[in-house]
Amino acid sequence: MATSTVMRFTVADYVIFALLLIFSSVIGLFYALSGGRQRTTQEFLLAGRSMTFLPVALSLLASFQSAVAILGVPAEIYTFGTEYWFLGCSYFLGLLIPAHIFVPMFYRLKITSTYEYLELRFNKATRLCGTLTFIFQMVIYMGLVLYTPALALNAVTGFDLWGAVLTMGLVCTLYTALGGLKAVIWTDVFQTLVMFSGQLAVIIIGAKEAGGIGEVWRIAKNNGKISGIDLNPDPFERHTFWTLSFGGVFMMLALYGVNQAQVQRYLSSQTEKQAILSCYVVFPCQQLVLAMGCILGLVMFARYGENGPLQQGYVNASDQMVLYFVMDILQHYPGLPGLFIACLFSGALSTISSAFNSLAAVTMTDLVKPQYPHMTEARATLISKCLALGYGLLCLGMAYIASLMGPVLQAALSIFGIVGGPLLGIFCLGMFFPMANSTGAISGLVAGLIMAFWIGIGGFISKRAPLSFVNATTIQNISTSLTTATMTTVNLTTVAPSNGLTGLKKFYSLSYMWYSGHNAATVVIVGLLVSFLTGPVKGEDVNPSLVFPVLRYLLFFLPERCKEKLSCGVRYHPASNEPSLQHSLVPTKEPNGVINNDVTRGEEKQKFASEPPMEVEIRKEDQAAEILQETSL
Ligand SMILES: CC(C)(CO)[C@@H](O)C(=O)NCCC(=O)O
Ligand code: NA
Repeated sequence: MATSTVMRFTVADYVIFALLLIFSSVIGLFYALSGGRQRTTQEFLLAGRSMTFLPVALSLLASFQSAVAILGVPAEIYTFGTEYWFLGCSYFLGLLIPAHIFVPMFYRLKITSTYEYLELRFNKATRLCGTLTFIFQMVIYMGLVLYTPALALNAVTGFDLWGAVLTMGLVCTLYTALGGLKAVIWTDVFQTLVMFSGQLAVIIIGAKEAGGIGEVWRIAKNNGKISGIDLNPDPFERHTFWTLSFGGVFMMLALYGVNQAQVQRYLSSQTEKQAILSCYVVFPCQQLVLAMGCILGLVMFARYGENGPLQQGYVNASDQMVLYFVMDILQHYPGLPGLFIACLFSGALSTISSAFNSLAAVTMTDLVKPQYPHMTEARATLISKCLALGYGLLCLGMAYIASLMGPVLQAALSIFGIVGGPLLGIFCLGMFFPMANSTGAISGLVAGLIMAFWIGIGGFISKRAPLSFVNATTIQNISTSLTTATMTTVNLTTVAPSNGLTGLKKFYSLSYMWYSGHNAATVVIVGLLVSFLTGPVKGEDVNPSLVFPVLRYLLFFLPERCKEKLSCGVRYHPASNEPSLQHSLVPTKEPNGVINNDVTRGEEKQKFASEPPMEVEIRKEDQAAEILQETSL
């Protein structure tokens, strides 16, 4: 089969594809003209805090599920077998912890940007560092998300590369800037459904052509593509059960716990319950999406075996294989190739729109408003819209850089770990360690980022270098001669690290699935060390609504007196095991969303300092009196 004859679009394909773009824009227009007409930042950035769990859940799912995963997961399974599927295990803790720790914390603070938390807990400078790191992360990621489907489309169908990038960038900028978060969430819902149907269509037809899903599984099994559980605890192994299911938890926390795009969706929920529920609903959806990606990989293997389109030279990167496969099997089904292209674009659009809106949110609340606190609401909203537009143009430029990043799935997950990991670390430092101070937080973040880029770039270079300069047979020759050499000299080296690397090389070979955990841990450790050296914060000076008592929570069965000791002096609500944040002091906010920091923080601190310890006893005895006391403040 020659490439040129297979890859033709029919009118039906173009129509379906155009419908996606038109429908998305219509949703944007609808929310620009209905409801509050996007005239306040509360509506533009937080959908008026009026959403229910179902659209929020589908939107959460869509935020980090783009064409990168749709093309990358099947390619990964096709090449390396089903090991990657164990990532699904990480979704348990990776969604339960956000649902019960991060969501309640952020929701009760009534903030707009997660980085407001960093200012409440530490100081302005910490908030600024967090914001800038986040912007950096999302801008590189967006480049990758925009470029991946455009490149695949270009390579397989000859579709104009920059035409595709521009179409996506512009349509998305349009509906995001017009319709605000409501439009983003509802287009996400629609686009998620398109993603499901596109992949499902390919799986059904692909499996049918291969002789049924049982046959697909049999072929994969006979060729050793169905991996068992690899229980090797070595964190330097790229994929094992542990790297995926535990390393993956930290990646999920960085995304679902503290990433602004997701937190903004929790905050847009009507109630805290709805926000938590959306986390639960996203779990089965996430499993389904992962399963579909993996099965698609197996279906593809059933058709080509080891001699795939990449090996035959029809495409030149593994990420283009899926699209080649789709065009190959769907050629007799007019409209279905178009549905799959729509599916890829849906993945990209839903991710980029979330990124635009979250970037507009942090830039507005963290960078612009603190400088111009008396800005009118109309002006602030106009600037938010311009920001969404500006980021749209910026990410078009970033798409070029993405062309240098190699296999896209691993590149995306590495970005989550390299930049998202340190951000997760600074939030954990603030929430779980009451003694951490702002000097510690900033030094920790800087140390974490240095560590992240060192290991990330080191890993990238040391992995790529031999592959691009030496061909495969030379490597094989070298490695066989090396093995014989080592075997004849020192027998002990057989127990050496898995891939025989030492020193820095070994360090660089850390599995990318551990990047989030490793970098977050660096931030916490350095943060704590520096905090202890520069004067740790006293427990009673910390606002209990800003810290989470992990030890009290885990050791709930201990008597109250022991738990008090574990609290590091923080005055949590003593009457319940699950510390209630409701009655603690939440900073007041002006209607336009700016926190009234200077005044409120001063007062809070004073109140906590002057509160006599006896009051704790009073609270326990008389809940009603306590509520009265606090509401009268
Ligand atoms: C991030 C997870 C693991 C979970 O949401 C998955 O959606 C994924 O593999 N995303 C890859 C990046 C992307 O698709 O843009
Ligand atoms: Na998406």
